[in-house]
Amino acid sequence: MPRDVPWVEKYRPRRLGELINQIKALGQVKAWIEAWLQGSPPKKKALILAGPPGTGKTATVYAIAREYGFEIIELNASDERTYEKVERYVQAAYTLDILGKRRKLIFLDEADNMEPSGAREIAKLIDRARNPIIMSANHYWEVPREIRNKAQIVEYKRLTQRDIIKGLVRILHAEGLTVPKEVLYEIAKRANGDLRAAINDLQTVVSGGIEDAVDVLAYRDTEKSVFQALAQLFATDNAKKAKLVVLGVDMFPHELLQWIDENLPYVYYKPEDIARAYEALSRADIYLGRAQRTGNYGLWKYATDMMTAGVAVAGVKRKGFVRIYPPKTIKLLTESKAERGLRDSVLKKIMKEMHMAKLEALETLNVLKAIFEYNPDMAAHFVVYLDLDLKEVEFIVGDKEKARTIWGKSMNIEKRLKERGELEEHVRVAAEKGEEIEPTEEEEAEEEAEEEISEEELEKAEEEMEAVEESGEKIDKPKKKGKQATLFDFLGKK
Ligand SMILES: Nc1ncnc2c1ncn2[C@@H]1O[C@H](COP(=O)(O)OP(=O)(O)OP(=O)(O)O)[C@@H](O)[C@H]1O
Repeated sequence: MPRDVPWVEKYRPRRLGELINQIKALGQVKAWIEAWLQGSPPKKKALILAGPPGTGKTATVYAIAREYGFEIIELNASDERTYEKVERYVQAAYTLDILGKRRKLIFLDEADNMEPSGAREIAKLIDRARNPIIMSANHYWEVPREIRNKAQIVEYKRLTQRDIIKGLVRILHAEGLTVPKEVLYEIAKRANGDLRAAINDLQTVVSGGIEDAVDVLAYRDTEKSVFQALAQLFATDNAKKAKLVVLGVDMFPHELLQWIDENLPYVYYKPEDIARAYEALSRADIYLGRAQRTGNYGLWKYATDMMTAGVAVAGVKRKGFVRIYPPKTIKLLTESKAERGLRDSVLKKIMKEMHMAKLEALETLNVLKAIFEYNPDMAAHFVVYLDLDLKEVEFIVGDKEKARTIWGKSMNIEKRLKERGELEEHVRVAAEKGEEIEPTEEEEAEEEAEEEISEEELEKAEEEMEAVEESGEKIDKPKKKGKQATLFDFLGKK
């Protein structure tokens, strides 16, 4: 299947002047690089371009290289072997050599994902550098301190909606296309300042037909990060990066697996690669099943590693723009979104009332499911304790009839608790006034019921007595079944 070139690549700014709304940052980068070229390297020999994704950091590096005639050595800062590679280039002569080789510009992406040991080594290399080193990071404060101390920061600002529209219109002109104004505004609004995301959205909408634009964009609203994460996952061959890109996706692993499963066949084309990728996915699925059965959710990590790193390194991917599709199963289940909302609200209540982290709360939810299925009385207590509503109970037990039974029981408990609260308050006030309190009829009936000894208990006591009489020992009367001390007992003893 032929593919279009991704527009983010096709329209990557070639010159600094094409970058939208980053004038201040560009001025700083130019001054810094010119200092190198004038033979007096700046005091800080490294630069950190810091700012939100899709705002032009990488584009700046490529435009600078083109305008000033540098050869770019692009490395991923989180890669363990980056240090060796940097060392190789950092010492290379920085002026044009006799063989006419170009100057080198070292570009380290993801400086906020660097291992501490790698960071120390690279900090040492910065001191010795004879070539400019530019790094890029989304979170400046997560760049290791050793590196921050030795680098000059250049801030990239989040692009405005107007900037985004400007970028999109430029592409539409170049492609000779138009899209309705509302669609353009919608894309710009959802992009949250990320022009890369907006361009990808535009290409998705245009390639899928404008008719389904609203559907696609609606999906993006809720699943925004999964679209972006999967596009990055399918673009990399680096196992570590593949694991990192899904970290921010707010999804359970089995949901993520469905998304990857749906999109895999569009990414690989050689049968043996497809087989390898599916092999990794099925192993992930085995881990997920085992986690579910045993309650050992630590296995989720292995499952996620298999479905990301395992898939990313499975073979040769198609080049070009990858349109990410939502899994059909999720698309069909419109109520799954509502269900997810319910699950989240139940989880939040468990986390709050039981002081648990999300993972523990999830395990607890599984236990609750079993309790709600088999023990409606106990379930009713949980309903009161967690302050669940009927819809949440239905979600947990998965059956309307059962949910209503549990709900009814929980109402009774609440009623009793409320009455008891009122009664206790009444007793407290009366006790303060020194008045006698008569137990209510209900209290008396409850007490009588508890005083009654069951047939079973009687039989057991008789057996015991016979046994002891035979042995000639003195025995105590069988103990009456204990009753929890209440406020009444307490007042009675006074
Ligand atoms: N300021 C901008 N002006 C013009 N195009 C831009 C700008 N910012 C981003 N783009 C477009 O978005 C694409 C991605 O931008 P770029 O790779 O520079 O983002 P980045 O800031 O490096 O993001 P990340 O932090 O995720 O690496 C570019 O190829 C370009 O098409």
